[in-house]
Amino acid sequence: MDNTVSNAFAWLILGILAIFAAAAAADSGFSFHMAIMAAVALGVAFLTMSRGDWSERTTPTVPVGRYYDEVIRWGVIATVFWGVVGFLVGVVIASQLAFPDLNLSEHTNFGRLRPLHTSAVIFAFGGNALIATSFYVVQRTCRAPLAFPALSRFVFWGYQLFIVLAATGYVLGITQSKEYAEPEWYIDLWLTIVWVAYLVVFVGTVIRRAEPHIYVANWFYLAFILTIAMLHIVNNLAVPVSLLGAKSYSAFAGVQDALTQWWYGHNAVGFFLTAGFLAMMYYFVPKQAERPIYSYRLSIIHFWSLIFLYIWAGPHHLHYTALPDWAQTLGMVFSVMLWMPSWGGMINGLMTLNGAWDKIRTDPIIRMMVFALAFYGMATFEGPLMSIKSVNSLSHYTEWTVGHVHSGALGWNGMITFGAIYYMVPRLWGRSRLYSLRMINWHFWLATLGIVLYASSMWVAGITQGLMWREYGEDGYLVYAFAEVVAAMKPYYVIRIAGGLLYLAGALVMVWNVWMTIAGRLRDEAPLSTAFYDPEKDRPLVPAGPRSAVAA
Ligand code: HEM
Ligand code: HEM
Ligand SMILES: [Cu+2]
Repeated sequence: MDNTVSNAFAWLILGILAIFAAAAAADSGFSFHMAIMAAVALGVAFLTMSRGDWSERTTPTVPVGRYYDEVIRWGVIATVFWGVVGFLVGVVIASQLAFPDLNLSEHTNFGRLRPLHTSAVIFAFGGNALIATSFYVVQRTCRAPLAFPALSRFVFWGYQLFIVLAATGYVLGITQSKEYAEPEWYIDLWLTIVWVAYLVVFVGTVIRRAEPHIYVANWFYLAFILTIAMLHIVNNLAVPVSLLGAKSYSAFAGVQDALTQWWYGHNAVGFFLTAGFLAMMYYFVPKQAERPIYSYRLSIIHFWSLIFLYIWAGPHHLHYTALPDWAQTLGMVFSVMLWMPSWGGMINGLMTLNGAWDKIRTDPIIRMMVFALAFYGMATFEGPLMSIKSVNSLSHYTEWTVGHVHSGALGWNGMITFGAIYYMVPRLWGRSRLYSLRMINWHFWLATLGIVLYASSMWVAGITQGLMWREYGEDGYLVYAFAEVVAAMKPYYVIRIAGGLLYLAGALVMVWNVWMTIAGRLRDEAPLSTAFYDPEKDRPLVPAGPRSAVAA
């Protein structure tokens, strides 16, 4: 009881401080954010008093030998929700590029919605997927419940607060103008606190494991959590103009600032969008395929080479800039070397299906995962290619880069996440199977068609753009005015909208399927094909059968 009162009191003080900060703020954006902080702190104070202390209430709900899954269920719902938001904003900004009249107001113009899109898909959709799956995987591979259940709830809700502050900030025009690190100093500080709590929960669980061995997926998750902490803190070192205002200035200037930013940006790809998602791959692909990972030795080699090489490749984002030439060459060389560990990971995932290749035909979840790995392989072949300076002189600043980004993002990050969600949902909610297998098939084809339209239109657009920009006439003048090149992009931008809509439609099918599964419904549907039908048991073959549900 004492604990409850002192906890509530601490939140109350925090809420009152935030009210004062909101009242005395130097700008309206900061004031708005402090008002959100105050509402949240006072809300938590009230909940603590009325429902009892969180730590006391949650700890006993994890009986010995069971896992703490409540926070993971929330995480799965958040992943699906933010996914739809992020894809929708993607479609909106894609439409704004094709039809500039859609830039309706200061708050919703392309410049403000673009970081909203990138943060929603990477940090909200991807981040929630990583937090939820890491908590799921670490418990099961360590055979231990989450070390600090109450803290894990703080991680989840604190992370959602970070997302809301970042997103509303962009719309209000608050940004420190560093790509993928747009939130201002006070939001960065909040994320640092949440992230340290995340590290504590994850490492705490690993330390308390009942399984002597630390499965490779946990190595990848740990590399992701630790490296993101380091990148986030260094890249966001800044001096606020006022402690009661949003604006700050970076601790770095000029080319040092650029290098720090792209050391961050590239490794956000390497550790957030790659290492973390490889951790997912290392757990969910073998589980769904019911096969051990192809080569455990390869997974260790590719882990160490991946993390050693990735960290040096950032300068490939700064080719032909004021960055010293040797640094650009270093970035290029490490990027080309990165091709090998990347494909090591892809091969390890794909070969796990050795002897079970028929599952690509019979199991739509496996098909999604294999597709994800194929796109991972494609993006990590394309990346080293684009980092070669002569290639980059064509591809840089063009839609080719955007095509590269989205074949990785939609194909790899999106598809492996969908696969993991379809795997976890029946198990987390204790259902015998998913609501519908046919709907996964629909999701798969809608998403695939969407990716194909997106990536191919951007490749054609990018190379067209690059070639038009560098086209000189006999007279030594450029053949095309910049505006002519912009106009030439229009058809490709329209095709991209179509691709985005298909991808979004697939995600909406997933929302329905997940929703109905949580509601406990089973769709009465014909088997997808005879290959999906188990004649012995006279029922559809289900990926989440009761047997594996118990095992989970
Ligand atoms: C419906 C699906 C999506 C659509 C229609 C879409 C559309 C767009 C558009 C129009 C841009 C701006 C491009 C430009 O400035 O020229 C963009 C940028 C970006 N999107 Fe998406 N997107 C989608 C899904 C995703 C997903 C799932 C992710 C990540 C997991 C993602 C990550 C990014 C990133 C990182 C950028 C910045 C790219 C760069 O700076 O080169 N997008 N997206
Ligand atoms: C071996 C692996 C990879 C290498 C060497 C690589 C290399 C590159 C290069 C050279 C660029 C263009 C830089 C420029 O001209 O501005 C780039 C951009 C980008 N790549 Fe990759 N890539 C790799 C894998 C991936 C994967 C798997 C993803 C996504 C899941 C990804 C996401 C991105 C993003 C988001 C950008 C755009 C950055 C920006 O905003 O300008 N990359 N990458
Ligand atoms: Cu990079």
